[in-house]
Amino acid sequence: MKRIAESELILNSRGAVYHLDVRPEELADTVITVGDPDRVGEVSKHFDKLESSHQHREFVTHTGYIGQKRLTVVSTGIGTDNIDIVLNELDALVNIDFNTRTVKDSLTRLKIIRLGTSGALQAEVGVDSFVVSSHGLGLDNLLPWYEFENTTQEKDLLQAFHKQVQLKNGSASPYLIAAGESLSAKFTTGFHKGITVTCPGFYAPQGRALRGPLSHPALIDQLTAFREGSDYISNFEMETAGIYGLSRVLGHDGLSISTIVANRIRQEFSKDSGKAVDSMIRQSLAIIEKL
Ligand SMILES: O=P(O)(O)O[C@H]1O[C@H](CO)[C@@H](O)[C@H]1O
Ligand SMILES: O=c1cc[nH]c(=O)[nH]1
Repeated sequence: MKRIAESELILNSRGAVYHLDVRPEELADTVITVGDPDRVGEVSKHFDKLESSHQHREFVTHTGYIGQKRLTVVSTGIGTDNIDIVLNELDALVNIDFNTRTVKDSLTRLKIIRLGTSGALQAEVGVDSFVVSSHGLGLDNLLPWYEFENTTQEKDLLQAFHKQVQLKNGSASPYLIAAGESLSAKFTTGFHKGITVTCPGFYAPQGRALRGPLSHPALIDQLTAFREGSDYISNFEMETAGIYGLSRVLGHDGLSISTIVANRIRQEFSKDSGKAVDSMIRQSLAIIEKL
């Protein structure tokens, strides 16, 4: 079995993985990811018992229990460049033996569930509502750096996207990955379900013009109008497609749930996003603790 060198899998002085500063025994098999480091405590305050707590840079990790269910919650910060770091390090924690630096014979399939915030692209997906992402559609550039397989359904949906949404050459190489079906089936009542577009920025890549002129002024209209059978684009944010993509590459089950804080069609922003996010956390934890 090939030994992974010190420069490739970097461990710190306490034997913890480089960016997360977490050791294998400090991670649960069910992992909740959030963007905002302050949201980690907002999730773990619902734990019955907190077992460990670590922070390095923007990566805060709490592991504990709700009843018998062991859970980890980790912050990713903003963007899919951070998702590359977090997903690879979570995977290394369960699937690489840190003593021998070799891939384990028996691999662990993590459940990775994002609890994020997002902007809606449909008038009827209102602020303070929740969206479960049926697919992550990446306009960022992470997944093309990995080898991955698409299903026929994913290929057809991506082809429809290319036909309906005109992106200028060189701006993006869109990719599309479906949610883990077994996880997504548990989140139905009280959740919209639609395609989530993951963008490489918050302003121009999400059609926001403050002072910088937009190279794609029709982006929001085209994303909102997209239809392929019953599939439509409900929202956009900055992490989901990376999580779905790397979960596919590494053999984990990924799911992304978002609280809608902005509705870009109605041009509205939540009046109390903290309360709405807390409600998403409570509703989601009630399901996650039974997984
Ligand atoms: O609230 P989080 O989980 O960070 O998610 C959203 O908020 C950030 C932008 O404000 C991006 O990370 C976006 O994906
Ligand atoms: O509009 C929004 C709101 C939250 N997060 C985003 O990425 N975009």
